Amino acid sequence: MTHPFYCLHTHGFIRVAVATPNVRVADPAFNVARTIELARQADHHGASLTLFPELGLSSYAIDDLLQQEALLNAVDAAIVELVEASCSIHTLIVVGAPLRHRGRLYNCAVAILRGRVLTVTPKVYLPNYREFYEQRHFASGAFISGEDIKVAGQTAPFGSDTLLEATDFPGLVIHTEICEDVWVPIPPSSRAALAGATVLLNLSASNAIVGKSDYREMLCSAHSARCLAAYLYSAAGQGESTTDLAWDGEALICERGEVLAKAPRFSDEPQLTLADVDIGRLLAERLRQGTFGACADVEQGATNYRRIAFELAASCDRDLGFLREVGRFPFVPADETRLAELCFEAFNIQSHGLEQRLRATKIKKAVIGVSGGLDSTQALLVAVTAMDALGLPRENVLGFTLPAFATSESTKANAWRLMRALGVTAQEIDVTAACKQMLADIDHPAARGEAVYDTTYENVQAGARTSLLFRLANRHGALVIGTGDLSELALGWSTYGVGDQMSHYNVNASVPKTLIQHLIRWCARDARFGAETVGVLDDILATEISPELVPGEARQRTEETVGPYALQDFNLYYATRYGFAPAKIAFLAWRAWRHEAAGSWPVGVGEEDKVAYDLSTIKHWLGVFVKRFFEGSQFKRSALPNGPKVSSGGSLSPRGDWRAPSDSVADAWLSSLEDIP
Ligand SMILES: Nc1ncnc2c1ncn2[C@@H]1O[C@H](COP(=O)(O)OP(=O)(O)OC[C@H]2O[C@@H]([n+]3cccc(C(=O)O)c3)[C@H](O)[C@@H]2O)[C@@H](O)[C@H]1O
Ligand SMILES: Nc1ncnc2c1ncn2[C@@H]1O[C@H](COP(=O)(O)OP(=O)(O)OP(=O)(O)O)[C@@H](O)[C@H]1O
Ligand SMILES: NC(=O)CC[C@H](N)C(=O)O
Repeated sequence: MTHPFYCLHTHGFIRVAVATPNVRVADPAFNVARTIELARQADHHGASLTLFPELGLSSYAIDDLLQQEALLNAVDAAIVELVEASCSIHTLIVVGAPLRHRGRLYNCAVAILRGRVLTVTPKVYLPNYREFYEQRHFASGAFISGEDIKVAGQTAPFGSDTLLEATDFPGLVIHTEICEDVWVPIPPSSRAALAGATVLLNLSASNAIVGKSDYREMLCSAHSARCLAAYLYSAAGQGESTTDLAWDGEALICERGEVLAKAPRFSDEPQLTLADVDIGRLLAERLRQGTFGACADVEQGATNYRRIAFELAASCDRDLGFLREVGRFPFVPADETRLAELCFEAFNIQSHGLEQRLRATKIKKAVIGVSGGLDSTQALLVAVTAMDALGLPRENVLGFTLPAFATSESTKANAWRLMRALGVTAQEIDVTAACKQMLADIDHPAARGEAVYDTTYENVQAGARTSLLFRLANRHGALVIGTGDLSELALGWSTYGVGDQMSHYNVNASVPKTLIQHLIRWCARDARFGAETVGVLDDILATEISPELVPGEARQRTEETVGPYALQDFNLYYATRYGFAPAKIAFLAWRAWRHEAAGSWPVGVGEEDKVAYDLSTIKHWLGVFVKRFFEGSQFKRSALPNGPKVSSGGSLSPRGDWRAPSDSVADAWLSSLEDIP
């Protein structure tokens, strides 16, 4: 028995399977044997539920054979066999079968769990166009509710009004529909989702024609997005009748607009497609997106569902692993093309935000403190772009390098090179004397030469710079462009008020540190900044992140204090975007970060940065994050300057995404950390 922390179920995930067996036409005995084989395999892989295709027991394309008594009796016998076999299988099995009821034939989904038939769901929308003739054989389940059906010697709820609800897994509510049901404007699963279904199943028999697979994928994934649900789709494959059609065995597992897994199409082998669905994330989304509930209110009463309870009994007595890719950088896609698209969008959002602010204020100049570090570099690139777009000279960007006690020659040199290469107005004002004066005025020991490099000492420098930048802005009729990034805002890593927390407009406020370096790299490839800029941008990217506030031999390393930005951005994303508890965030971080060689890294991440983090390191820095974010720094965010929202995971504006009290305590989050071994 492993520690519950390592088990996917602990964190609200369930494993699901979509099976695509090889069938034989009109041969229920053969088909049920293949179904049982695949259900056992799914069970072996720890799947809690396994979905099979439409009419899988009889096979789909059998036309008038559906009216043959021998065939229908053989289907009934196959279900008896399946129910018996299910007694030694854990997974919930959902299979397709033609079933007789009150003298009519229905195209059904039969849900079977450990010897019990839980529900039988009839198909609602029977296609009767082009290659489909279902109305010739089947009655629609549209108006069937509240009924029971006899199957395999049991009486089971029958109708399009049932939901399966797990008693022992919060939020796991399952709805079933059949193929064409999802092709109509209002699929039955839409209302089921509004009634609480989080896992929507579709048993399908969808013949292959060119281009159809893309359409199916779009349908299933968009439906899962709109319903804030998981959508599982299993289409008939190998062995179906090819009288006039061909079959590709498409299998899809989608979750909230993403395809988590899909089977190879046109396979000769039976396929089992597995994925771990995040029920917790779906619940979190529904909680957040109030319009989902509002839509449920509007549609209420449309269907009065019978909720059939079942016990999932999902156990973790063996290590099930985790079948879900978790990216290391939630703000930075590993895929090169997507990353380039994201950089294009993010950079344009930043520069258009500033452009509009300059246009609206009729202010034509911008003031920036240029340190030679990442954030001010990015802000400078954005400012130059905004000036270009407004048709104003780049000289209207007033860059100031403001050295003090610990400014290194190399960063200062980079600041100068950058400003020159970009053609902005560059100046240097040494703030050492002003800082010394203030330290003396406030009777700080450092003024007497003592090596006391405390927060006051640091903030005196940040304050001197900010004070100067604001007065320069007054003098030149300019806006002070803020540089502080999203990660710093989350960690409270800035000097409040008279410090780098304040500006007139902050272009970086919604850009996390892990993204800024990619944005700079992306800009380095853009010809508009000139060839000379490329070299200096490369040097800036290679410089270790430091506030350069404390003098001495050893360079101050920001990440030694606040933690690796890679981990803190990970924590920030899952804490704010989904509101996950620290234990779940740590589980995901551990899955993402524990092996440096596993998974893919975004292009541009240096070899020396391709590191792994073990669980105790992850837990330690998550503790730092929780303390800093939930307890120590909201007052800084509550007084944030304006700045454009950039990504879905990221704005901490008190007027937008993140409204929080400045007086909160972090104990609830800290106690969740205790669930981490
Ligand atoms: N809830 C609350 N509501 C209102 N005010 C509150 C407060 N909690 C503390 N305060 C006040 O705020 C003060 C603390 O805030 P603050 O003055 O900002 O100071 P503080 O957060 O203590 O220090 C700023 C830190 O950020 C680092 N920094 C500064 C600048 C740039 C960078 C960088 O690398 O980019 C890093 C710097 O090295 C230092 O460690 C407290 O002393 C207290 O007076
Ligand atoms: N030597 C400097 N000259 C000019 N401006 C500076 C200097 N040092 C800091 N600043 C200004 O203060 C901001 C905060 O600087 P700091 O070096 O503390 O950390 P940072 O947030 O990592 O920023 P950066 O990556 O731009 O250095 C900078 O973005 C810059 O605008
Ligand atoms: N079995 C079905 O309901 C098939 C109909 C569906 N529109 C398809 O083309 O795949």
